[in-house]
Amino acid sequence: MKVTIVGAGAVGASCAEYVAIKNFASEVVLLDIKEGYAEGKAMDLMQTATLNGFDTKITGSTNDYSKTANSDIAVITSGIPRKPGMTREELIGINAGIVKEVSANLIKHSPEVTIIVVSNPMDTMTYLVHKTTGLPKNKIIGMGGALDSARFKYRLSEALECPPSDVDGMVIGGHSDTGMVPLTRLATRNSVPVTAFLSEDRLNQVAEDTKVGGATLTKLLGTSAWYAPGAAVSGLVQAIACDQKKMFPCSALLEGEYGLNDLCIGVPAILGKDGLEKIVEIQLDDAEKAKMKESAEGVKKTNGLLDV
Ligand SMILES: NC(=O)C1=CN([C@@H]2O[C@H](COP(=O)(O)OP(=O)(O)OC[C@H]3O[C@@H](n4cnc5c(N)ncnc54)[C@H](O)[C@@H]3O)[C@@H](O)[C@H]2O)C=CC1
Ligand SMILES: O=C([O-])CC(=O)C(=O)O
Repeated sequence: MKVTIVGAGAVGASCAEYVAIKNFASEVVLLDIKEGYAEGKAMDLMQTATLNGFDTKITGSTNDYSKTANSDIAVITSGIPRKPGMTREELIGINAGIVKEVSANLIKHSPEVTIIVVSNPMDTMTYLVHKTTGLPKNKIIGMGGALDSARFKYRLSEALECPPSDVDGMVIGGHSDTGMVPLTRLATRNSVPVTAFLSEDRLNQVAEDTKVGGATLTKLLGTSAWYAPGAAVSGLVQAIACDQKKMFPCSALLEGEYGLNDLCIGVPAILGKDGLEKIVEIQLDDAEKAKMKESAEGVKKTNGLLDV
């Protein structure tokens, strides 16, 4: 199983580290445009192999896509991150060109590849890859919801004063400060709805804190987060590589599902060897449907800025 990660920056390297530590891939190729950078990150990570007990071979490449040939899965984390005070949407001007070029280069050397898009604004970048590559729709997946759901569970565990492992929950919708739809109604602590433990006000606070999860970290760090993003991407990579049939909210191209068309947005999906194998349509209540519709309008507005 060969995994390529384009962009050896904070998120790309974190993803490579988690993939390696989970020890399911034979090979990880890190590629970056900055001379020597991916090679350096790969060497540093390889020097953790005996410490962390993995056999995955990690190599680096400065923009040489022949090194990525015959990748099964490719992750796109190349592009600029936001700075405090910015929205993800403001990154479109620079990142659209990068994502378009990177995905074309990947496919030239790995025509069967499944691409996981991470670069922001992620839903729009995922849509761009659909519009410009001609890959089948199951082979293009945007990562946002897995991360947002992890943050939701963290915020719920804080409110419940319990370990995160007691909590289950999911965030669908757009991966943006205003577009996320945390499904508080369906979240549980050990099968008991969290609504049994938390007031409506507290749950609203959890939802709001979840939606600005990325912005909160960007303000603290001066750039956007990488540990949880890297871990979330590695979860998607593993689900596909190991044919796990796990359900993650992913940015998927919708053709009528959830009453939406011609956009990529976060919905629950089953991931396995064929990539995004199935979109799961869950029953939303009227308020959730309205939030999803509003979120989709926001994503479409950003898509409108693309030159496709
Ligand atoms: N979807 C999500 O949930 C998340 C998305 N992100 C996004 O991921 C992207 C990467 O974030 P970081 O790793 O923090 O940024 P970073 O700046 O640490 O790394 C980005 C890397 O991309 C490289 N790069 C730029 N143009 C390239 C090209 N044409 N080919 C190959 N490499 C190229 C840069 O040299 C740099 O090393 C950002 O757009 C960020 O907003 C970050 C966190 C979560
Ligand atoms: O907040 C950002 O810009 C990066 C990102 O998508 C996240 O951490 O959720």
